[in-house]
Amino acid sequence: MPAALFPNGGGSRAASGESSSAASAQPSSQQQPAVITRGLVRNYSSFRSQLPVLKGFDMTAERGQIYALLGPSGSGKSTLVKLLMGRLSIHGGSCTVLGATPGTQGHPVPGSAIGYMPQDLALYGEFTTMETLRYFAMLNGMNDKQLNERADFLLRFLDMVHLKHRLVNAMSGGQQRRVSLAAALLHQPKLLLLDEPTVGVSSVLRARIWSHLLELVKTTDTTVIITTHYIDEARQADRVGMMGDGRLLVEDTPANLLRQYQRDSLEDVFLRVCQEAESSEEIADHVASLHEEQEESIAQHGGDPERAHRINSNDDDAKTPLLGASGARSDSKKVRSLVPTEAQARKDGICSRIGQGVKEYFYSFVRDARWAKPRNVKAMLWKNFTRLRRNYLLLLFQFLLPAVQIILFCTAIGPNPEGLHMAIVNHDAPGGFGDLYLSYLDSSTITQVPVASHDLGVAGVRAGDYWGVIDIGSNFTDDLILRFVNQTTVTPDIIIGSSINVTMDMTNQQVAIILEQKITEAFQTLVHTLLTLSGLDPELGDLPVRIMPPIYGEVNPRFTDFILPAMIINIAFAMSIGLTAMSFVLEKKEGLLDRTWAAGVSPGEVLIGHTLIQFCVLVVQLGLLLLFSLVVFSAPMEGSFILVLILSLLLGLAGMAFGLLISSVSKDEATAVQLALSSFYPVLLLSGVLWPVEAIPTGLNYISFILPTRWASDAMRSLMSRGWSLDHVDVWAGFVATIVCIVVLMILALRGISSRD
Ligand SMILES: Nc1ncnc2c1ncn2[C@@H]1O[C@H](COP(=O)(O)OP(=O)(O)OP(=O)(O)O)[C@@H](O)[C@H]1O
Repeated sequence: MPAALFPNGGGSRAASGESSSAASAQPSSQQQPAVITRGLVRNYSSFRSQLPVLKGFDMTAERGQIYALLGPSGSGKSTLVKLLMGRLSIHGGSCTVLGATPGTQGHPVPGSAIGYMPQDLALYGEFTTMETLRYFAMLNGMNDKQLNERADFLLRFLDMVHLKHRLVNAMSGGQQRRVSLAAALLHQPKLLLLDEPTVGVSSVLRARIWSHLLELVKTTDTTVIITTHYIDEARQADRVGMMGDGRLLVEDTPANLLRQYQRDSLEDVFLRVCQEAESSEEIADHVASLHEEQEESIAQHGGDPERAHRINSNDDDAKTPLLGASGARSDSKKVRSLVPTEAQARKDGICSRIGQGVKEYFYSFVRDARWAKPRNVKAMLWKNFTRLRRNYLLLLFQFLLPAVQIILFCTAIGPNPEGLHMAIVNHDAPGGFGDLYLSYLDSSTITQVPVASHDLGVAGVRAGDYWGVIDIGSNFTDDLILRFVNQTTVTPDIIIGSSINVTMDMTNQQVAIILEQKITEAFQTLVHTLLTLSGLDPELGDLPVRIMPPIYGEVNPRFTDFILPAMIINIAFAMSIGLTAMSFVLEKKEGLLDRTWAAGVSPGEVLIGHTLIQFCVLVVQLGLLLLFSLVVFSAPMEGSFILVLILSLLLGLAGMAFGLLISSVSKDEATAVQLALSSFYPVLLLSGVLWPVEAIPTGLNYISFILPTRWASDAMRSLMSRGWSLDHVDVWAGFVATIVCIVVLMILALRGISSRD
């Protein structure tokens, strides 16, 4: 096994925890290497299991040098780079970057001390090259003069002067990578983390990039850590680290590696190192299995190691040659000790993971709770505004969508249906009360179709031609007079003869209710006329129940008046989810957020950036929504318009917070769309928008209880229809529930977006 394997004896030091205390002992020493990791461990969680990616990684990158990191695909290079810039949390060991652990309070990592070029493109496609540079210049506190000077140099150096004002989306892959590199080099950081910067660029440009990096480390104390698939280009680096299976296998100068392994190319050295690592892994596995067998044997022999050893000595002898020299055994044990055994993993188990999760949760709050930096917020606002401006058609659509929804709603829902066909069978004498009754039927709602007989009418209903049949008997006029005027002679036959028989298709509840209402109203009018003509008091024909003038609302309330206030709330909430649900899904997926974190922007600043810009969109949306509701569709407005406006804005904010939460937990657009859409109907149906909440069964009522839209809908109805104010519980409860909801959702969204796992 070569001496360079497991450099610095990192495994054992990490295990003892020495390195982390050493790192924190001299955090600001200029002599200290730029990057030191000792026993660095990082896992990814997948369903019910942990994927160990870094299993005790030790590296040392000196200041002012280029350190090339080589490793097969999936060996954890990008993971390491993200750990170095503080994007991922460390699960074990230590990591010191420019004198302190990344993410330590006050440490400029992540921040302007590093320049990060991710493996993915991670650029805003709707920005030009210059706008991209301006964004990163703002994040790094550069003024216009500094930006222009650096931009001029980088554009010339990367041969992109002609691309200065071209949109990134309109560039080739190689051109886009050059923009990405320029963004990382722009602010001349102390540490450059370049994740495969030369992929997809021409060999000429690759040579220029390397010569620039060499020049950079020669003339400044910049440290460059570069991962690459082109192994032989790493020859130009000051130091090369080769990694495999989550560990650094070897680390030295290219010349020393070539000499030590007696190879002509780093590619051959890499192959050799990997082969050795594989065989050492086999030995390590073998030692581990022996160790487990021994422990089992000791357990079987009553915990007496001597006895177990004596009994197993023959087997041991057979196995010993495989172990090789004692040094190899101890090295193998070192290797093994870095990998958590299954038993350890089980022991660490669910409890410690929950404990770690809770601890991390509170740490992340402390970490993210710092005051927002105006410069970062300004950069976020500028970035979001520029993106919005570029997608002006989408913006126009967003402005108009809520207004269009309320127009559709008020036009299509609430008004009475028109032209409902009814079959009319009138056997009464011509010019009698039968004709008079039919003339009282609301002609806009009911279209009368005379038919010869009841059977023909029923056949038409069965065929779907009519909603019902109205039958008027041959003695209708005479019997009606007897029934209402000469009441002393009324018999059952007269009751039947003076009645109008209606046979209906009741499959559409709303249609049936309206037809019944219109048919009854017409009869009521007929009776009034009859009594008046007979010199009697028309009220004799009324039910002895008198509906007095209402305290709130109209005598004949419109369905629209009931539903409109709650609909405004619901549209404000639902539309705002759409404003933010996609906010950073794409940014996350395409690595754009990683770049933002690397520049030292906090999750809170990202949230503020999105919330403020989308709030401006929301104000326009709500302005149009209220304008159409109040002016065009005459929604009731008995209370304070200011309170209505504030409540709508708060609901919009709650929707935006919910959208931000969706955005923060969604890995891709499909998930975000699914979550946003699937929340729409439960919120609509359980908030009492379409139907009174009193009708919701007990179990569902608990869910309805936690929806801010339920309380806000009540408050809005009370404000708009009853004219109540904040001194009424129904109103203030709506405001309080909405504010609580905004705070809770924002905290959850902040947590979701700041997750470093
Ligand atoms: N967010 C994640 N969740 C789960 N597993 C992940 C995640 N990111 C990376 N991995 C896994 O971790 C391992 C290391 O990934 P990483 O991207 O660090 O490798 P790499 O060396 O940079 O690979 P390449 O050279 O192909 O880019 C891979 O097996 C990968 O599938």
